[in-house]
Amino acid sequence: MTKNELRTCFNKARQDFVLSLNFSQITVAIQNVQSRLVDARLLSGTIGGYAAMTSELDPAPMFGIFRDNGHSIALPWFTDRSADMTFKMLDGPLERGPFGISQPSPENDMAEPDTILIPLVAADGYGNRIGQGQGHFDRYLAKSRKKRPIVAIGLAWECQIADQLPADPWDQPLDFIATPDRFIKVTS
Ligand SMILES: Nc1nc2c(c(=O)[nH]1)N(C=O)[C@@H](CNc1ccc(C(=O)N[C@@H](CCC(=O)O)C(=O)O)cc1)CN2
Ligand SMILES: Nc1ncnc2c1ncn2[C@@H]1O[C@H](COP(=O)(O)OP(=O)(O)OP(=O)(O)O)[C@@H](O)[C@H]1O
Repeated sequence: MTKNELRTCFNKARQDFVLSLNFSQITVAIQNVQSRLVDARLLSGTIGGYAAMTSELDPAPMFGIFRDNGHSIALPWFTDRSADMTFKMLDGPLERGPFGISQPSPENDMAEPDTILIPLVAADGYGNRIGQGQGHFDRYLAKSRKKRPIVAIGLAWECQIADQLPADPWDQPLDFIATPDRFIKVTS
């Protein structure tokens, strides 16, 4: 299957799975991912999160605990649809961004996260990832990994983990994947 076919397939699986859960099942699943992330002791400095859309695993309920543990939180930020993805500190109200996803206000400080929690459509045990197909995280990781160490952790429902996905030369691997059921250190 091509990446596009896989994207369609895994998007549907994720949607169907999340629609089958009730509110408390979703809450417990997110708490499990949070515990796995904290127990792994990999979170450091500023944590790059994301404002979940559709049936993505939502990291927002974890932000309070991360802050209690001394971390700052940043979110992806875009000036427009053709701009590179950057991060700004999460502080105060969010605005609607160019992709319809909430983002910090333009006045907020830029951020350079040390740990990035990455949304995904599908991922495998080798750290390959399929996302929205615009390469935002691939380009961001390629550029920032040249300047500083970054721990990239994909957040996923278990049904998003594939045996093996195709990888393109520009794909930037995840270092770890956290699901409600397990914490995966990728095989490099
Ligand atoms: N929650 C979240 N935030 C994220 C991403 C993501 O995958 N999820 N991104 C990952 O790179 C970046 C934004 N990139 C995006 C690129 C394309 C589309 C997009 O094509 N959206 C469709 C609707 C998709 C849907 O409903 O499933 C659209 O606008 O028509 C969205 C985000 C940064 N922030
Ligand atoms: N470092 C890079 N420099 C230039 N273009 C890039 C780079 N990384 C990715 N791209 C481009 O971005 C697109 C990424 O497509 P791909 O299907 O791999 O995205 P994805 O990983 O699913 O998406 P995303 O990271 O937005 O969630 C490709 O068209 C590719 O050419």
